[in-house]
Amino acid sequence: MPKYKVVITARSFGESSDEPFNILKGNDCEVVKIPADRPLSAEELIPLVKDADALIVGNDKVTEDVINAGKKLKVISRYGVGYDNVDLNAAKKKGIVVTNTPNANNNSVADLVIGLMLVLARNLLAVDRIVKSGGWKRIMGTEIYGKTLGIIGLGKIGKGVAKRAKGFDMNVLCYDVYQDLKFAEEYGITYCSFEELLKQSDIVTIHVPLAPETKGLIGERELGMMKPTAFLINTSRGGIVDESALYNALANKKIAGAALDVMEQEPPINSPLLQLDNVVITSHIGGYTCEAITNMGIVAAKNVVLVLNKKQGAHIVNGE
Ligand SMILES: NC(=O)C1=CN([C@@H]2O[C@H](COP(=O)(O)OP(=O)(O)OC[C@H]3O[C@@H](n4cnc5c(N)ncnc54)[C@H](O)[C@@H]3O)[C@@H](O)[C@H]2O)C=CC1
Ligand SMILES: O=C(O)C(=O)COP(=O)(O)O
Repeated sequence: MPKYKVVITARSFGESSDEPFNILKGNDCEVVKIPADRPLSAEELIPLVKDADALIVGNDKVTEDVINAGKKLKVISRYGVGYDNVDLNAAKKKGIVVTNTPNANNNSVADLVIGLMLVLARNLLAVDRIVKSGGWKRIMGTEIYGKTLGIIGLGKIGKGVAKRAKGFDMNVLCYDVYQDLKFAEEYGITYCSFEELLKQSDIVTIHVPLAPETKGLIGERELGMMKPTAFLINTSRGGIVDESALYNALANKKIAGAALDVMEQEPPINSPLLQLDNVVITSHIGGYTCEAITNMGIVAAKNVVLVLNKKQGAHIVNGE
């Protein structure tokens, strides 16, 4: 009889490799994978955590009620980077460790951002629709080569985007509360103020976590500072961009277009943004590549094993 029970609600855990499961099973863990097709609500999670020693979650809502229901819970392992869906303080109060998987999906998201830049600049989705409906009309695009890219949040994903953008000889500006001057010098990147970045960039891409300080970071005022020819890309979290302000800016051509991989509500049922032609929306696929989900699974499983065995090395996000 295994010593620990690990409940997994992260949808894609183990989809691309058995290794994450093998790590758990080889370390005295019984593994229960919940067959979810979307992130679970707190009500759905509560009965699942009751006798679990560890929980491996995707974007499921891990509220204080869920945490209090987990009488044996020792670790909440976030399968992914952002942990805005987990009540860190409630976990800390109960002595439950929360971990995440930094460095596991940054390349996937950075790749997607470059793809979205090209989709926007060359109107790729609109042209595809024209051709498939029997047309052969061309829509004039713009080059991204040599343009100014503004990166909000130069962390692991922001740095990946910066490195790729240098391959297009882009002028890269960035804004972050913490400055990595060595990286900026090595890659020829310029730190500037938030306002300067918005005013000067041809493309603005967001890579900060969702937190009280970043909620609504891009609203009417900020969109009003951007060039009418500029594009906005958000692969970080819904809620960082005020969606009604974005709708107004796009509908009134205050900016040229936007690409969103994340939304305030996922799926964005009834969002007016769905009606606009100058916005591209993807279904939170930033970290959904074969490589990233293997990495995320391995790191999330190792985090569980390390915490359960009281060993050092887990990526703890609710420590001191
Ligand atoms: N679309 C998707 O599937 C994915 C989305 N994400 C999102 O991307 C975010 C960033 O991921 P990483 O780059 O790996 O994280 P990271 O922690 O390496 O980078 C975040 C950066 O944001 C900066 N920052 C934090 N608060 C700030 C503020 N108020 N103003 C300016 N800068 C601030 C930090 O100093 C840091 O440099 C995650 O928090 C997550 O929400 C991450 C992976 C996949
Ligand atoms: O790593 C993140 O924060 C992500 O958003 C991707 O992972 P997820 O789809 O949230 O499990």
